[in-house]
Amino acid sequence: MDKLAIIGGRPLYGKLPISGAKNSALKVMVASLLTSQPLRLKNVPDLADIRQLTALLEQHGVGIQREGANLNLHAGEITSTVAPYELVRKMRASFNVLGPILAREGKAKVSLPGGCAIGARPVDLHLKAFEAMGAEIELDEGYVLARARGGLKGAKILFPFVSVGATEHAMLAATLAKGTTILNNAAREPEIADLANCLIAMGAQIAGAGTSTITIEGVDRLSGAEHTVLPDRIETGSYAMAVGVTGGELTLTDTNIDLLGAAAESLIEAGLELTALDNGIRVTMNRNRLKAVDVITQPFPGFPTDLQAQFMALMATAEGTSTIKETIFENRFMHVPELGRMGADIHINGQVATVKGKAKLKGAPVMATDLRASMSLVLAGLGAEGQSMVSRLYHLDRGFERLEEKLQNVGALVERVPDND
Ligand SMILES: CC(=O)N[C@H]1[C@@H](OP(=O)(O)OP(=O)(O)OC[C@H]2O[C@@H](n3ccc(=O)[nH]c3=O)[C@H](O)[C@@H]2O)O[C@H](CO)[C@@H](O)[C@@H]1O
Ligand SMILES: C=C(OP(=O)(O)O)C(=O)O
Repeated sequence: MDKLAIIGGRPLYGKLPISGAKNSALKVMVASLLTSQPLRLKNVPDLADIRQLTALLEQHGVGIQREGANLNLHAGEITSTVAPYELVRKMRASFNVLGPILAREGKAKVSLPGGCAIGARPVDLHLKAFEAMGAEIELDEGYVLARARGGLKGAKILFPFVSVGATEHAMLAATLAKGTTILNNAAREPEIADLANCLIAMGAQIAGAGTSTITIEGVDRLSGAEHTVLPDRIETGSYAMAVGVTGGELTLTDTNIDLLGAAAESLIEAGLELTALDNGIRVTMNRNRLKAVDVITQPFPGFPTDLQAQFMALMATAEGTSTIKETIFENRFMHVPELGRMGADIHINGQVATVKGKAKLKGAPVMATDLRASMSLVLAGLGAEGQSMVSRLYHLDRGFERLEEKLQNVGALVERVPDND
């Protein structure tokens, strides 16, 4: 297991390219299961999660070739309707093979998923949506067994609260159901519209993706298509925050400020300058000290939970006291004790973390606990005095493509070192 050595205190300057969104790429890859024709995806990041899903899809019979940032997927035939525990346990999005396989083959057996240990993360909303569409669902020995003898049928589904995964999953399955499906209280994250655009290019009939009501008119079959994955808004926000902790100026290319939603406003309030460019964002930090800003995580367009840990690292050196409320996941403050090792003054009370900003953090050995928490430690290390050593980098490698190369190119002192412990 590698570690990341970081020597903090260097301002960042230059151009930093943003990769395609992991959380969209994973779902559009799954869409390949819905058609016997080839699907060509562009701007797919090369990440551990993408490789993990590739292995799972190959196991279902999908032929997959990578050409640079493009991925060609071809599910001529589904050779297995079973998604085994070993391939599903590490990553949440792998559970989303259930809907497409069920829609195409009338049955599927999929292990309950894993993913970041940031909460209980049940899949009841996914399963209720399939039941509403006429599927019989059983749970047995850690697996979901789903069957839809006469095929799935369109249904009216009202999600009791917003779920990104359940919205995407129901939308995927509904494309091949008989009749009309209406998803109410649907998630509005940009990745939902991206998935819908890919499905529409494949011949699906979907209206309203990106709003809270999505209507899907089922079709008999879908065809192949070409689709470009949208930029990663979490990577975008994370590197914008890197400028906040180090100072300097970065031009984030191949991305778009609108993807940041409320996070853009919070960053500007904290003292960062964000300028929308044709194909990116210029991020500048000229003030001496960041300002404390309170945030509450919310579904899009609210402040994203996937940027909460990184924002906390930023607030740890801001002037004043901020509160950060996590409303999406019940266990997403695991970075707090690790930031504490670097001198951050943070207290948790239920869903709320109170962060008393300090002038400087001090480098320390720290351990990544989940994907976005890893990035918060990297950010804290970039701003801290002296050396930090971040261990358990496999969390980071799930979701940040070529992190050390991207940071080195803009002047950061970061290096991956083998861990011999
Ligand atoms: C691979 C991927 O895209 N992951 C993202 C996705 O996760 P994911 O799709 O798992 O997140 P959801 O939006 O579904 O989860 C929101 C909340 O709903 C709960 N819930 C969800 C489904 C369900 O059937 N029952 C239930 O109770 C979850 O435990 C959580 O508390 O959206 C999250 C919220 O933006 C992000 O943090 C994750 O990075
Ligand atoms: C939580 C995340 O991933 P997953 O849903 O796969 O755990 C994430 O991308 O931040």
